[in-house]
Amino acid sequence: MAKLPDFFMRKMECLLQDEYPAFLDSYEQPRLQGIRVNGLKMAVDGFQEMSPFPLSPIRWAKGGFYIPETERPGKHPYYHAGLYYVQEPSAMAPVELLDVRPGDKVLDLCAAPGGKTTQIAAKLEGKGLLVTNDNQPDRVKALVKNVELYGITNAIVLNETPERLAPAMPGFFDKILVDAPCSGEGMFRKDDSMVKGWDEHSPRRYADMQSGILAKAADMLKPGGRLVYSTCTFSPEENEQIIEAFLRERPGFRVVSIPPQHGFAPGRPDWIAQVQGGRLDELSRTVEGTVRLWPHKLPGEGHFAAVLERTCGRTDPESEAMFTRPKKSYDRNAQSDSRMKRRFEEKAGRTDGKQRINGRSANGGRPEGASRSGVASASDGEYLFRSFAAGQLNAELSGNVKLQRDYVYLSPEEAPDLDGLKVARPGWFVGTLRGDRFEPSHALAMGMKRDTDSVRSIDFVTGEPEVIRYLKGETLQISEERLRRSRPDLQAKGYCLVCVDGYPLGWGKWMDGMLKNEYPPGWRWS
Ligand SMILES: C[S@@+](CC[C@H](N)C(=O)[O-])C[C@H]1O[C@@H](n2cnc3c(N)ncnc32)[C@H](O)[C@@H]1O
Repeated sequence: MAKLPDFFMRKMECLLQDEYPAFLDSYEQPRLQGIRVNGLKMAVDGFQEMSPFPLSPIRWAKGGFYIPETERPGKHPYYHAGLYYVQEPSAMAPVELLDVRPGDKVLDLCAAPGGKTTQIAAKLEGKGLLVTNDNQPDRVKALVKNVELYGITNAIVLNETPERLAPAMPGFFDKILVDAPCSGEGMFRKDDSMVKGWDEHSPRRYADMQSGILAKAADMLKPGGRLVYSTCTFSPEENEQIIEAFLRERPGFRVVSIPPQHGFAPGRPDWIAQVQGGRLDELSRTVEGTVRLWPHKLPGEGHFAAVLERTCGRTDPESEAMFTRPKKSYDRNAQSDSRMKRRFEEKAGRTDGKQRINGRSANGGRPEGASRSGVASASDGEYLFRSFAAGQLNAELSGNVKLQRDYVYLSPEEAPDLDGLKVARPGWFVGTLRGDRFEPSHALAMGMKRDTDSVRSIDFVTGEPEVIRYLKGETLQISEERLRRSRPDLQAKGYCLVCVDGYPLGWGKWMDGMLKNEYPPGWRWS
């Protein structure tokens, strides 16, 4: 481990006093490694039965487990199947405190690379909406990859600043996570680069950024909504002080006090006074209801979390205006979506208005005006996607079909107006139009379930050499008997969901005993 900065040690000694020796000792303890089971793909007990690693539960996180530090969870086919996310144990706490329910509209404002986004998505169970955002374009790429690997189908991925997002989505979300950029002191034991990047001015620098981000996040929360602000740092300037200053400016918010549990320690409003040289009043004392996760008090790294509730929304003129913003362009999109939906349903002989896709109903003829080569219009694109879905999927898919250039997305029903925003994914990326063909995406495969959604699959078992060969991108020889088909009359040739122990890894195209590999080059096993 890199040497701890002297200034940091002196400051922690001054803050922690009697506890300081135990805190210092924790740096001699072994690092901890955690994984969290992806509830979108499987039940936690199902994973416990098939886990390749010894598991020991993390007290505060559903589906979270410690695994020995010697294990390499990123080097197992189950990782490529998105069955778990490798995550530092304390980092699993903020989302647990967010209390996400299926159907909620949730914003993860500082989301990359997406650990907490995958946790939120599992709690949504595919229902409601997840808007996940990061302001760094490079980090958004990693976020997109994780959204797709974990089979999240109801997310929109944005690359925006909170300043631009807040006026676009005022009072829109039930739950918001602000996992703020921070000086990272809580990760010093785990990550040397955090130590190297730190100096005594880091907390102050980050604090300015954090209060700006939190203020904008708050504007996007519904009355009665819940916001969790979290960091992985110890400095009071970035934690209690941010919350206290926020409460003073925004009387419509309160701290939801977190009861003592799992070895979490209360927030330290007395440290605000120490750092600022001021006195504690009633409001400052409510900051005691926030939590600190200390490496000398529980098995995990250092974290801070505050749960805030928006108690009122319409008492101040500023928020009154927010709640009456017209939604003109959203309605325009919705209208064009429903026009497209109707057109497809007419062609497919369906008039029940439901956005279901199933094999039998959607095999109508090519729509009049659809081009033979090159996709001329959004409705052609929708037709090609729906024809593919009708023939090659068993899935019931919901959402509005959106076309951006040749890319086809299913956008969640509750999607807000995204006009003018930098959008990395307006919804579930389901495939690409190639002339008059639809090519399914890897993200589509990862969001599917073998038994209910696929018409054709191949199931390998862990340890079979074909699994790694598939992940390396090789063409495989596969006999027709190994194909699972949902109907006996279904032809063998075609797209095939390639699975390990029943969980999708990606697509292959089977023909005459050969499986053409469709595993994306950028994702391959190396
Ligand atoms: C602590 S990390 C987030 C980790 C993430 N929540 C996870 O669980 O994987 C903070 C993130 O905030 C992003 N960030 C920094 N400034 C931001 C801003 N003004 N708006 C949005 N995101 C920002 C950084 O790029 C970084 O990815």
